Amino acid sequence: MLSLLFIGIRLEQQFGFVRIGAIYLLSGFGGSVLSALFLRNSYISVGASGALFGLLGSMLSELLMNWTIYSNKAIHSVGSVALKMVEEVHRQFNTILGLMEGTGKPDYATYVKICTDASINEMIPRDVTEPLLVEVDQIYHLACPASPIFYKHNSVKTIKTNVIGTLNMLGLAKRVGARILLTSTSEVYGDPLEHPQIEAYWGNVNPIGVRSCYDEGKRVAETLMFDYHRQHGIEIRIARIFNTYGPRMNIDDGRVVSNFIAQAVR
Ligand SMILES: O=C(O)[C@H]1O[C@H](OP(=O)(O)OP(=O)(O)OC[C@H]2O[C@@H](n3ccc(=O)[nH]c3=O)[C@H](O)[C@@H]2O)[C@H](O)[C@@H](O)[C@@H]1O
Repeated sequence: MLSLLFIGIRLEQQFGFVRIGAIYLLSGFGGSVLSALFLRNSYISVGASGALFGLLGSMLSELLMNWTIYSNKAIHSVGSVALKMVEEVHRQFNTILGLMEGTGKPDYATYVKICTDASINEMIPRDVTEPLLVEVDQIYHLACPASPIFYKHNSVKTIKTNVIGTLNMLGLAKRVGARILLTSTSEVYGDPLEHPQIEAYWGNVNPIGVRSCYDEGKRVAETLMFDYHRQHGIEIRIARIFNTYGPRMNIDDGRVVSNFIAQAVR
């Protein structure tokens, strides 16, 4: 019963109630028919093990289908910790006298720290347009250059980040049941005809202009967020960020406030 609960919830989040329900009923029915065929004498067999094995089979096939993603991630994290360990051993042999002869004492605490740091917090450099399999409680989808100079530089990549990237992050949120935040933009209002813009204003956006990869990309991203919320019950947050500026910002960022400041100081 417990395994059914754990496996069932996980598969249902990923593939939906209808598909998993159908697999459950079909494999339960198939299992019962097969066991009836092979039962000798006139025993009566009761149980849902056929249905449970059907779910286990689906889980196994999902693992096999996504094998490269699972194995790449595992190999990547194990590999990077192993490399850090080797480097630390190398460093200690070079800096602690008498280690080779057994008179010096190794710094065990650093080895332990490398292992615990890696298991607590591992940074995984990834492209958001590729599927990502991790276990998380919250997702902050901040990917996408926000400055016109940078988002226009590779406009196709910008729209991919907003559309495919947001789909992937919502798929991840759906699978693990995480809450997701999307950083959107004041540019969803385009060239607004209302000032100031309130949240209920729908905007005035050019769908084919040079800024559209960003404006329309973020609009699709917002649509996806609401569709996943309505259809899959994902808990969502959207922040429409207006012009921000602050320390360590690139002087050639290209956004209005920093442009004014840069022109004043130059
Ligand atoms: O086309 C459809 O008919 C279906 O499309 C989506 O379902 P699906 O394509 O199975 O994908 P999701 O589970 O919503 O995930 C979206 C994306 O997120 C990615 N993903 C999923 C899970 C995960 O852990 N990580 C991750 O990157 C997947 O690769 C996928 O491309 C919708 O969720 C369904 O409602 C819809 O019926």
